[in-house]
Amino acid sequence: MPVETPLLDAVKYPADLRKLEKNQLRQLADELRAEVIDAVSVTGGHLGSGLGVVELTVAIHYVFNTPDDRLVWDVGHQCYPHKVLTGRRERIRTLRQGGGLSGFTKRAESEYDPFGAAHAATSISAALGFARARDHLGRKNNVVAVIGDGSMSAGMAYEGMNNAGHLGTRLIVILNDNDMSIAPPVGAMSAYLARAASGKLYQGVRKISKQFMKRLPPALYDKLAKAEEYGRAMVTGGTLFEELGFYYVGPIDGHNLDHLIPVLENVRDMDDGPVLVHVVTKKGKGYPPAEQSADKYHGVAKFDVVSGKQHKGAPNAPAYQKVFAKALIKEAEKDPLIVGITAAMPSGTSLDLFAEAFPDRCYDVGIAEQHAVTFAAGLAADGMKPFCAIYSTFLQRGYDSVVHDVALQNLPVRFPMDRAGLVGADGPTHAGAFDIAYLGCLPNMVLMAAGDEAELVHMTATAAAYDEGPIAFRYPRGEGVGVELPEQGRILEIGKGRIVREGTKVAILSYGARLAEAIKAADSLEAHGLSATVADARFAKPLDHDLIRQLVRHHEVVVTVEEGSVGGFGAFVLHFLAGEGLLDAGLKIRTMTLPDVYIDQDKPEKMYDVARLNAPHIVETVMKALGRSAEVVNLRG
Ligand SMILES: Cc1ncc(C[n+]2csc(CCOP(=O)(O)OP(=O)(O)O)c2C)c(N)n1
Ligand SMILES: CC(=O)[C@@H](O)[C@H](O)COP(=O)(O)O
Ligand SMILES: [Mg+2]
Repeated sequence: MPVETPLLDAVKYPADLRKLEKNQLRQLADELRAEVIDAVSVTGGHLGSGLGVVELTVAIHYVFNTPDDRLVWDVGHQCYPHKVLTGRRERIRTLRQGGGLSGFTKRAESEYDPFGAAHAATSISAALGFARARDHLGRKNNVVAVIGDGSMSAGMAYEGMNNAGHLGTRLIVILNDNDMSIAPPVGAMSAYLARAASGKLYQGVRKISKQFMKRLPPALYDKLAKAEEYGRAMVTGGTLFEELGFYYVGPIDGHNLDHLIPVLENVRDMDDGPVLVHVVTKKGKGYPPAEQSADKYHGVAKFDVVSGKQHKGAPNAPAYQKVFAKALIKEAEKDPLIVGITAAMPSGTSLDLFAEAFPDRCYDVGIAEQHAVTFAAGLAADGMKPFCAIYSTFLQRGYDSVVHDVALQNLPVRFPMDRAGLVGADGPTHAGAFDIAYLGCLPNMVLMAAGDEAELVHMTATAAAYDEGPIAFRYPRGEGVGVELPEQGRILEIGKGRIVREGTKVAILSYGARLAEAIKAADSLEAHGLSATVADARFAKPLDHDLIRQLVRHHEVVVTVEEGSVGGFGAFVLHFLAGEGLLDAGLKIRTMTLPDVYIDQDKPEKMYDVARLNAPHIVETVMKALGRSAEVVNLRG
């Protein structure tokens, strides 16, 4: 067997790829797949979805004149092969690290990333925008969106298709159907796609001119021609899409370059209307440990390429998400009205544990946060106690439902919000930065933040017991601080915080999981003769007015700390103090929040250094308020 000359080394950009012969693309795809596996083995990240689109990525860049032809990826977690082929191979092993490549598509990173992504189902709307810009500006480029079957469970995908079909704009949507979301897909749409993809023959291509058919490989042409003879009696794979105004082409084998390339060449050359090309792929394709795993290695730690064994360090403390799920199970054992809802994140929220305990009381509604919230509102309206568990960042997708369907009607929906604060490798698109601000402004809403994992147990119990209206509680990604967990959650008094340690001169009022840093800061200050009180606010709404008055009256400096954006807890405290006339000149009060910028990915502790929300920064803030900033350098050591 002659040793093949490596091809990937000669492909820095798609223009290099397009110089290859078609019969070389198979080898290129194999080399690309190996490169992605090796790279992710040292970086960790999203692997399965990228492996599933290796051939598709090669075919798209071969057929379309990227970057002039716009390629918009949905979510973007599958874009590692795309990044290797678009001038970023040298940096691919910096993926998701501080100063490295983003784990998603990002405009600032490359002209081959015309649109940033990470939250699902935005690609069709964005691509339609590019297509209409092209038409307005008299350009002729193609626009291609690649969206997964899981992302097709999000309503926004239909909003985009509906508008595209109505406008009749030339647009190519490639549906990458691997029959997986993060978990197996849910919903009628996935069943529909499964039917479409399960036909014995790949569906004939309807309505597209004959010249398309003759461009196909003879074997496939014969099959399709036969399929045409059977007319539409066969299970038609595309009716839904055709009703939305799209030509439907497919399903096509998304790993077969001999099928992909002629089809893409033909839809490229079509000059009318939007087209949806349905490709069938395998998530994790070409890497047995991924193919054989339940989640197809959707998100992986660094791993050994040969064995596929991930290098997951032993946890120092239980993960917040598991603490929440176990606490919820305990509450649900006592209360049959409790139900759980996730929007396609059963494992990430750990509601999969709840589902194991209560299979008929846990709903995975797909990537449909807006629906999840209003669904929960309906459940609550008629007597149930729904826990609508959505990451802080993804709850943004359901915000109007929170306002209009839950808060305004004062319905007792519970919102456990995981991934509050900075989340590390996923970067700014996934930071749970804004929920304090966007929920704290809503009448009827009660807001809690867990200072540690024991507090999370109490807050889960409190939420279960609270039936007066909506209540949300936030907690960070990852492990707790290692405090002892209570056997049973205690019901907290709504609107009451707690003093964690008594001091006299300085008061640090923490909201949420920066509490550990606040305690460290107090230790530093004590070591330098400054007696510091640490209080855990527990509630951002309603505020504990008595606690705040007490801190303000008995301390020279008060500092609030939260892992949230401007306009959150600190703002609420200042608003209260101003209203009480307590913001007089003598009061030294400072608010510490996330800075008003988007912080790129890094290790969380490093991101909190950038955000200036670690213990030394709290100390520095106190010292500057006391006019002793010169001593800060010593303090920081
Ligand atoms: C609005 C939103 N909700 C949830 C997620 C979390 N998420 C990331 S990828 C994914 C599954 C996507 O499935 P699919 O589109 O089929 O892509 P695949 O991983 O199968 O390639 C989910 C739920 C998200 N990115 N955006
Ligand atoms: C791509 C995506 O949005 C999810 O896979 C997300 O990265 C999961 O985040 P966690 O790893 O914090 O669960
Ligand atoms: Mg999928």
